[in-house]
Amino acid sequence: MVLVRHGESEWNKENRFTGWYDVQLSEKGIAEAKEGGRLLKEAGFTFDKAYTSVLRRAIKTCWLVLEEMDLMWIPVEKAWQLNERHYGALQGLDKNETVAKHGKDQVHIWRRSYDIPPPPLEKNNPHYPGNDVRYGQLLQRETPVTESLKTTLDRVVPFWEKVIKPDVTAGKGLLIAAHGNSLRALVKKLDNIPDSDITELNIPTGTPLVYELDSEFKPIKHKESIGPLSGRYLGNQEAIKARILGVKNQTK
Ligand SMILES: O=C(O)[C@H](O)COP(=O)(O)O
Repeated sequence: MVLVRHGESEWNKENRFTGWYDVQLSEKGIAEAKEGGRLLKEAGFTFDKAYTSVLRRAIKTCWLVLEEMDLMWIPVEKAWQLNERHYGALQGLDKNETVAKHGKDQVHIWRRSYDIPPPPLEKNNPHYPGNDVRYGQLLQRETPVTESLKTTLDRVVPFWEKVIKPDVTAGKGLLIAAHGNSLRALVKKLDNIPDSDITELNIPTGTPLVYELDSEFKPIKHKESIGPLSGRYLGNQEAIKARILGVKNQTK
């Protein structure tokens, strides 16, 4: 099973909180996604099915990876449950301006604490997901106006248990193209990462993260894994560490 965070988006480039806002990949993000596909192909990977969110930066990343691998024909399932964590009223704001206004510690709490959500989006905001046709199947109480990592897990984990896990059991090779925080939620579950340690985990854009699972869905630790993850990132390990640090330093 391979997880990949979408390539750099236009708002990653501008250093703005994005969440459920549906931004496009930047030129660099397109190149990162293609490079991810090339690395996977070169390492001999193939997939039977792909999962992605309903946001175009992840969908496009999924397409580009599959195109590089000549696998565009495989089934792709899109699910809102794999969306980025909803960033509430922070969506659209510049990350460093938010630090200047609220302080570094408060912004770190909003970005990385396990269970403290950012301030909620007003329901009359044009970006309230309840006004978006793609979320039409969600009940009002299920439609987020903000999410912590904990409440992101509340939708990612049931999706993993009910939908993805049966495919793993069936022996399918899976690609999951999603987002920084929905993937943090998934690996927290897979690697059983404590609430206190997940605050330090940052996932770089466009970099395939390979997980091998045993018969009980427990990840088998790879010798090149970067703690607390058991999976390994494909590519130049030093460059990957620099990219991880880059995500952390978005709110210096
Ligand atoms: O939604 C966003 O802004 C990013 O995709 C993830 O942001 P973060 O690293 O600040 O949580």
